[in-house]
Amino acid sequence: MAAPVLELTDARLRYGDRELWSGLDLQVRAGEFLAVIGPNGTGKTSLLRAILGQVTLTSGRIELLGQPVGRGNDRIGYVPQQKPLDQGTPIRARDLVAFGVNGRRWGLPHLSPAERRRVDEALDAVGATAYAKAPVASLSGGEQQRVRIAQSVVGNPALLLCDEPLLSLDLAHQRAVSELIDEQRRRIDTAVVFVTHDVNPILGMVDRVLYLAGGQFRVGTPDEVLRSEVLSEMYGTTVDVFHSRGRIIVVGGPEGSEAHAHHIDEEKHA
Ligand SMILES: Nc1ncnc2c1ncn2[C@@H]1O[C@H](COP(=O)(O)OP(=O)(O)OP(=O)(O)O)[C@@H](O)[C@H]1O
Repeated sequence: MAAPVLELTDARLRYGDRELWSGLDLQVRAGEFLAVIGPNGTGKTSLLRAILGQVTLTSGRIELLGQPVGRGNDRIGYVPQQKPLDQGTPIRARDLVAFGVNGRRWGLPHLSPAERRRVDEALDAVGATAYAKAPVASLSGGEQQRVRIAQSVVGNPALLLCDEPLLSLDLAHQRAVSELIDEQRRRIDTAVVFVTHDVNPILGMVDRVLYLAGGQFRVGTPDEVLRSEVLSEMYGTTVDVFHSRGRIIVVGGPEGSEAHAHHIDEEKHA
């Protein structure tokens, strides 16, 4: 079997006295789609930042394609949690996507005709062709998000890290963007790690789930992890998981547990 694209071994992350997770062993294979789910503050973004080499594990190892991870790896595509681009950012949407080609992120890249075609295809796939020449800062939050997603896939990364990439997208664009990511991993075997608070929009694509809650984690297929017994054990209280018309609805949680209640509410109202 091929070596994993991403491998975490006995990974532990602690900020001061606060331990987010420990004993985390995880392998993500080429072409695999892993969803990372869990309430606010459980360390999902921190996990992505550790993979990017932006935070250092307290102990344990993270390897990408058999090498320890470090900053600035051009085999990784990254869609950060959304923040609006600075109004002063003068570049056009198309240029932002072009920075993602071959990891050339600094300075305006000179692209070959084939690379230019790839940029056009990526813009088209996220429905951003109409505003490709507009300054990115002038675009709406959802439009900017689509441009970022085009940038993250255009360099054909070995690993694609997405932090809540569907937030602020309408349903049609949620579908277009998730299908683009799915198509990318099928076409060139990109491994995908996709942080989300709602698994439903991507349920049909997900191979495995990493569920983080209360310092614990579970890894398995959605059917193995998203079950009442498993979530009740993790949360230490009764949690019900219902399946309805191809969707998973999680209900329950401890009184006064803001993070959990918030998570459950969002799932319920999604
Ligand atoms: N550099 C840091 N130093 C200290 N604490 C931090 C740092 N980065 C994050 N934290 C804390 O670690 C916890 C986990 O943060 P993180 O952003 O990884 O959670 P998350 O699961 O992605 O949350 P959300 O769903 O709200 O995005 C939070 O309580 C956060 O305040």
